[in-house]
Amino acid sequence: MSTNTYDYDVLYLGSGHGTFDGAIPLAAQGVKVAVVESGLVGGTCPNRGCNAKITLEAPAALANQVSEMQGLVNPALTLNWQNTVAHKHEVIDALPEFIADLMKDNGIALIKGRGHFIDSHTIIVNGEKISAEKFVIATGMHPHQLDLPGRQIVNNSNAFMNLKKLPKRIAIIGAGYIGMEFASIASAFGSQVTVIMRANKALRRFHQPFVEKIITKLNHTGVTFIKNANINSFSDDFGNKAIHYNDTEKIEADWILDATGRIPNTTSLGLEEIGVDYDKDGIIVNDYLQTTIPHIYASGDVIKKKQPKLTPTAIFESLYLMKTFTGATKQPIVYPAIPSTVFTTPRIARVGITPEEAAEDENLTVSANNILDNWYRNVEKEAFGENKLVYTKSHQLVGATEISNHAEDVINTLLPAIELKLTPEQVGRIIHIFPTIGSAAWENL
Ligand SMILES: Cc1cc2nc3c(=O)[nH]c(=O)nc-3n(C[C@H](O)[C@H](O)[C@H](O)COP(=O)(O)OP(=O)(O)OC[C@H]3O[C@@H](n4cnc5c(N)ncnc54)[C@H](O)[C@@H]3O)c2cc1C
Ligand SMILES: NC(=O)c1ccc[n+]([C@@H]2O[C@H](COP(=O)([O-])OP(=O)(O)OC[C@H]3O[C@@H](n4cnc5c(N)ncnc54)[C@H](O)[C@@H]3O)[C@@H](O)[C@H]2O)c1
Repeated sequence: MSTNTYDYDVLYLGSGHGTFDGAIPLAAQGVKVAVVESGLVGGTCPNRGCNAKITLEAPAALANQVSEMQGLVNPALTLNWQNTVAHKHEVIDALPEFIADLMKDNGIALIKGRGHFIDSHTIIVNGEKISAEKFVIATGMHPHQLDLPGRQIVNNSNAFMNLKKLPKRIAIIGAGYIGMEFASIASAFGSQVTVIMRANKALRRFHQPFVEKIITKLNHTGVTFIKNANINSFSDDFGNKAIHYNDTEKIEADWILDATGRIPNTTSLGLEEIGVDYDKDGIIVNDYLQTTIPHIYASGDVIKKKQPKLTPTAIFESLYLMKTFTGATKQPIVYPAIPSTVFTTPRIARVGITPEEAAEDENLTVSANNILDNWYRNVEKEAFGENKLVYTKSHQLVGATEISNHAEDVINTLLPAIELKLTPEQVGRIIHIFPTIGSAAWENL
């Protein structure tokens, strides 16, 4: 692939999972690769997304488990926010250097700075022109901010995960992934949390009867949900902050989080000048992840797509591009079933066809199971445990969703049955270590 015409064979803009999982093995095969990164190496997931969030969530999950096992273990736990944030730093602070070293050790030129196209084969970084035969735009997303009077007092998810002291009263705008996960964490650590919703549905992509159970659980731990709120403005009266909504109402708080979604990083890249098309949902690509300029590709959250914008999706795309660039595949990208979890306590996880979609298709059946009936789930005295499994007429599993403390692990174990389209006979060939969540999950397939 190497060419003398350009400085690099492939140049990636951004160093998150949409880049490095594929760029490292690509460079290891002798392809001349550069990665340009304007912020922390590794991007959102390790530094201010998944890894950071799950470290803050772990004590909340443990406290929930201990409270469910009261009587067997005593007394209830108290959680320490300051130490947990410090521990988060111990867990994640070394990751940018670790990922940077992996890149450099495999021959990638890591360039710190913000990249901007000046023509379709050249970007400018820190005033220097760099050319490449191919580009991958993997610039991710940034938090959306409500553009309303007083917005300067409102914070985003990055700020939440760096709070040195947990505010007594937190108001969260939005009941999507971030709103619900952070409400669950903050409330477990002792904050009085109010979630303000634009309409009346939380976590729209998830099975609503399970979502309602999460809301009920959060209500019990002191979280208040305000539905159908049209926010007008924000105010700060000597530290007593307020969200004003529906013209006459207000909710007071010490700290306000805007969790109203994330916006693709498409501006200031020079895309209009060179003719790469995008809209508010991201960069438009074809089935080969090519943009409107065929030698410029896109990967990860910045792509406009119907698949969930998650780390496993970004990893799959960066690996697909690696195979495309080495010639290992000439096929279009075919996404597998992409699982996702909301890391509240308990969790909701899902993959494949939803019970709602199945209800519209006469060839599919839904089996609803109270999994607390399974003796193994009673070991930890789990309070919530239901799943819904979607089958074809030949009893092949095509979708699953679960609410429980271990929902993410259950859905992970079911993935091969769905993605590899296992028949009942093949399912019967698989045995699991007993007693484990895997064996409990497959018992009734
Ligand atoms: C709070 C939070 C929690 C999350 N939790 C989960 C989870 O539990 N599970 C899950 O699967 N997903 C989770 N996600 C989503 C996950 O983090 C993203 O899907 C994933 O990080 C996308 O990777 P990416 O490479 O596309 O983008 P990013 O990781 O955002 O990387 C893009 C990089 O591009 C850089 N960049 C932007 N513009 C330029 C430029 N012009 N020049 C150079 N560099 C540039 C940015 O600095 C950034 O480092 C979470 C996200 C958030 C915000
Ligand atoms: N567990 C995970 O995998 C995980 C966790 C966190 C984030 N993420 C990723 O990050 C992305 C962003 O998360 P998010 O929670 O910010 O987005 P989201 O799209 O999941 O939720 C945004 C919420 O804000 C609400 N909203 C939008 N505009 C509003 C307005 N004007 N007023 C009030 N409410 C409004 C929406 O109705 C929705 O409930 C997710 O889509 C996902 O890709 C994933």
